[in-house]
Order: sequence, then structure tokens, then C-alpha cells
Amino acid sequence: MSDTPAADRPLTPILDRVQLPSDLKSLSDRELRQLADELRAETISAVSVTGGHLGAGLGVVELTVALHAVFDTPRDKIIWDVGHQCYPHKILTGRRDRIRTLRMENGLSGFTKRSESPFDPFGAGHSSTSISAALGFAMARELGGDPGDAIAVIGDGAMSAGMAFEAMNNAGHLGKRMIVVLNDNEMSIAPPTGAFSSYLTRLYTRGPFQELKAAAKGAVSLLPSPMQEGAKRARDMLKGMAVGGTLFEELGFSYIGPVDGHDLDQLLSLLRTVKTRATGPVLIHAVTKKGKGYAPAERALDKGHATAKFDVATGTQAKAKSNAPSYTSVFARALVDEAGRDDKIVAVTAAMPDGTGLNLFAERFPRRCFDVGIAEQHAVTFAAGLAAGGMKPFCALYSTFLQRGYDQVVHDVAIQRLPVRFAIDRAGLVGADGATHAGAYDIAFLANLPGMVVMAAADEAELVHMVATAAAHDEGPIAFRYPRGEGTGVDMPERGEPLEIGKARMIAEGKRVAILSFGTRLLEVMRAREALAARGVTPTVVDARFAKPLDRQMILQLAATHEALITIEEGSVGGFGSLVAQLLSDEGVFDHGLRFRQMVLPDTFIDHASAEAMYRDARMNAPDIEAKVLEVLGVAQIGDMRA
Ligand SMILES: Cc1ncc(C[n+]2csc(CCOP(=O)(O)OP(=O)(O)O)c2C)c(N)n1
Ligand SMILES: CC(=O)[C@@H](O)[C@H](O)COP(=O)(O)O
Ligand SMILES: [Mg+2]
Repeated sequence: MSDTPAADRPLTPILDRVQLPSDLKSLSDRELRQLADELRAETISAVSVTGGHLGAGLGVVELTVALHAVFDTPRDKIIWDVGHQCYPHKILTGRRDRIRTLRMENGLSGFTKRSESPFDPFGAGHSSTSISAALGFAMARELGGDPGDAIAVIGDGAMSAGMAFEAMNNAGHLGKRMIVVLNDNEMSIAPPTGAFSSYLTRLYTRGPFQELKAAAKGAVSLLPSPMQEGAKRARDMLKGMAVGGTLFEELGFSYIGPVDGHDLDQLLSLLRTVKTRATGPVLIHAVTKKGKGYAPAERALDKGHATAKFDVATGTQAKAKSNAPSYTSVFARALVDEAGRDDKIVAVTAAMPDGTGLNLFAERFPRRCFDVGIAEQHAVTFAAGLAAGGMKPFCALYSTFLQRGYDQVVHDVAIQRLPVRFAIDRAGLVGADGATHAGAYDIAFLANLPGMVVMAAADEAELVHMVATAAAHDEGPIAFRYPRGEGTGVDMPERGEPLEIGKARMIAEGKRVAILSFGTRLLEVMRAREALAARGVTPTVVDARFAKPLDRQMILQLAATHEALITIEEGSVGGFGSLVAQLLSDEGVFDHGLRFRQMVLPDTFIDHASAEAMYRDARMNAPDIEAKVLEVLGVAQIGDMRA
């Protein structure tokens, strides 16, 4: 477990007096200002030993203190969008003693989580859900459910997603008291793109400040008294001028802002007034700085969005030893290579240019690369439109975020048989981000779609071939998946060669049991095979490459020549193994006594830990494969081989 030596911990006399947010009520505003400074120092110190999301939390330190000082949590509910900015909130809500276990096995989650604390009323990890959830709490209160205020804190990046607007539309119509704090730091993970982002910038660069905007639309009564004076002056000035309402006002919110989100006095005074006077939906537009107060984060291109462990004095991050290129970079380079030969290839990312490697593509082909913002649904249908228009779109998304665009995959892509290429990164278990980010379901939800081709790369050389396969496949949609992290270090091909659709590859011939591997568990399968050889068992090993279409001929042949078949994949039940089972059952193979086992992720949500530990818990590492082979053959032990 990580720790900070006592001598290196920041001095935090006020924070030391805070066990729970109720302790903030006895602090003066001056003490609250000091508390904010100490909370920032404690956050930096903690993340320096755990790694994790740093910049977003540093940007909301004053907001966190002000919200907890003014409202009565957990009766009042603060709903942090994404949840990646919640570390200061965790420190103030009874979790300081475990803050140096963030994102570790058995430690605190890196996001808000209902099961972790009553101060986390709603869990997150994916973006743009907070306003919907807050509205749900507000309406539950109106209908006699849990009392208290509902406050959504949502970033400018998350605000640009469709869900946020769906929620605003509904909230403005229902007209009930709820509060949205728009935390505008002009950053997503990368600098934000899009017209909405420019709109927010215009809101605070065009001139009118909070007094003027509030005056223009009658939100004056929500402003604290000193500001009301200014507002009245502003209203007088405005007489006769045509001042357009903000988009938020048009949607039925009282808009207050922009306010300086690091000015604690102003925040306290504003929130106190809103707390006593608000009757309907209110949006407070707070302007903040991502990474605020820690120079290395403020200077970094990503404003310290996510860091490895680091040295607090210098900001220097610990470098992971790497023996092989990451799958992400292999994908990106292969795509750039293909695109150099084919100018119809275009690429789409939903706010993850660095995470998907498409930053590399954008450097080389800026006109052919689109960052659509946090908008996975749009990304998929936009790619469908590009395909319908004659382009060859690669839609590069994390498996977990593709979930949000599923109807678009079915309705806009698959039914129309449009050749959208889905590059699915972060397939399988991802480690520290935990269950919300696990890429567990894409095989199941894609391979059940008629006409969809679904591939998984067993190593980085295979990935290069799959990029080439997707580029060459114009007949309909095609997807290929690959995990987070580095490859296996295999020799790389000069250039990708399109694979024959639906053909598996034989890796090692053996006897009695055949293991059909789909994806990067192949390495663990080969380790298991080596261990089994010592016991005189030599399984046949096949890299399936395709979950859809299956290599029927190869699978039926293996079934005819082996006593048992085992499938393994980094995905949930309902995917590759289920399709193999369906084939074997349809062909009556089970009637002849074939023994069959599927190794899939368990039917539980696996908590954050290292990816290796998560696969250990999922029982999908080499010792588990070895045990499964022995069990299916009825050889030796029953029980845990890993003693
Ligand atoms: C649906 C979804 N897509 C993508 C992401 C990845 N993601 C996490 S935080 C983030 C940027 C959020 O920007 P913003 O809301 O402005 O918050 P900030 O980090 O600037 O505080 C992105 C793209 C996600 N969590 N959920
Ligand atoms: C909060 C969030 O959704 C992202 O920041 C995510 O943690 C990135 O994951 P990777 O580190 O795998 O890119
Ligand atoms: Mg932002």
C-alpha cells in the first residue's frame, strides 16, 4: 500500500479538524480559505503516491469546500459528473484515512461510488449523467422521496454531450428546484472542440459579467446583496439594449455567471443566497483552471488530467518500464500507414485523441480526423454518414464508451450494412479505473448483430493485420478489439496484410483438448500449455481471430478430433464462447459426448485493481487455464492449482 512519509506530508491544521462536512459549519470564512489550501496540498500529496486523476480535482477544490460548507450533505446531494474530480470531496467526507489507497486493490475507487459512502449519492465514471441523476433526486423529493437539494457539478467537456442537454430540456420543463454547477475550465482531456465550447468562451469574454447577465433575465434575486447592487446598475444600463438570454435561460434555468470558481468568498456568498432563494432550476457558471495551484499540472498539456505517481517538488512522473509498444500506438501507426495509401480513410474520436492514438493521425491528416467531443452516439452515426457518403471511417472508441452508442451501431450502421470500422480500444479489464471502464461487453453486443464482423487481436502484429483487414473490408461493418497497455513484443510486420474473413489460425497442434483463444489471453494460454507439458498434457491451441463469422470448419474439425474444447476470451458471457456453443449444439456435436467449457469474465462487476489482479480474480490467468484443462480431462486435481 502506498504511503507518504510523515515528514513529507503537508501541514494541515484546519483539515485535521475536519472528519465530516458538518465540521465545516463551525469554521469561519477565513478558515475555510485556509482549508481549501490545505485540501489542495493534501490532494497533491495523495495523488503523488497513488497516481490518478489530478487536474480535475485541483480545479474544484474551492467549489468542493464551498458546496460542503453551505449545503448539508449527505441530506443534500452533490453529484459529481464523471467523478474523476472527487478526490477532494472524498477527503472531506470521512475517507481521508484511505485516500492513499485510491484506485488500488481493496482501496478507494477513483470515482464516486454509492457502496463506498453515503456522501456519494450517485456513482459515475462515464460522463454527462449528473444532471439527469440530480433531476431524478429533485423529482423524488417532490414526490415524497428523499428530502434535500440535488446539485450536479458538470464540466464543460461533459456538458457538450447529448445526455446533458436531454436532462436540461427535461429539467427546464419540470421547473423544480435543482442546481447545476457548470465547472468551465476550457478543457476536456484534450482541449475541447466544438461550437458549444466556443459558446461558453463567448459567454465570459463578451463583456457582461454575472451582474449584467443576471440582471438581463431577472435572476437578480438569486444574487447576494453586494452583487445585487451591481446587478441593478447593470439592469439600468441595459434598458433599451437587446440582450439575448443564454442558452441555459432559454431552456428554463436561472443562469448565474460567469463567476470565478477559485474565489471562495464569492462562491460562499453566491451559494448561500441560492440555497435560501432558489425556487426553480439554477445554473451557476463557474470558471476554473484545471490543475489549479500545482504548477507542473497547470503547465502540462493535459493540465494533469491523469498522472502516474510523481515527485511533488518537481512534478516528475514515475515511468513504467515498457518492453513493447502499446496496442494503442500500434493501432495508430498502422492506421496512419493505411491512410497514407488510401485517401478515403478518415478517423473519428469522441474526446479521446490521445487515449485512442488518433492524435498521431490528426498530425498527419488533420482534415481527415474528427474529434467530436464527448458524444459517442453522434460519433457512431457521424461515421455511418461518412461511410454512406463514400468514405472509409475508422471510429476509434474505448469499449466501455461504445456502450453509449449501441443503438446507433444497430440502427444506423448494422441495419444499413454500412462499412464503419470500429477500432475498440481498452477491450477487457483495464485496471485502476475499475468496473465502469471495463471493456467487458462489446463482443457480446456486437457479435449478435447480423452482418457484423468481429475480430480480436492476439498480439500487436495481429492488430496491424486487423487494421489492414478493416481497411479492405467494404462489404459492411467490422470491429476489432485490443486491450489497454503494451503488447507482447512480437516481431512486427512491415505492413498489414488483410486476413481472410472468418479464418482462425492454428498456433500449436496437440491432443485430447483444444483451446480456442479469442484475443490476448493467447499468451496466458501458451504459458498454461508449457506448464501442462510437464504433466504430459499437450493441448491444441488455436487463435480464433474472429468471433463472427466463426471458422466453422476449423471448430467442427477440432471437435471431431478432440475429447474436449475450451474457449477463452476477455469478455462477458454471451460472446465468442456462446457462439461456439451455439454452433456445436446446432451441429449436434454435443450428442457425441464432446466436453466443452467457456472461460469468460464472471457475472459480477470486478472492482478496481491492477489488470493482472483483476484477471486473477476472474480466474483467467495461466494457472486457471491449466486447472481448467485438467478438470475437463478429469486428470489429477480438482480444486485450486495455484496453492
Ligand atoms: C461517456 C464518456 N466518454 C468519455 C469519457 C472520458 N473522459 C473522462 S473525463 C473526460 C473529460 C471531461 O471534461 P470535463 O467534463 O470538462 O471535466 P474536466 O476534466 O475538465 O474537469 C473525458 C473525455 C468518459 N468518462 N465518459
Ligand atoms: C475519467 C476517464 O474516463 C478517463 O480519464 C479514463 O480514466 C482514461 O483511461 P485511460 O487511462 O485508459 O486512457
Ligand atoms: Mg473541463
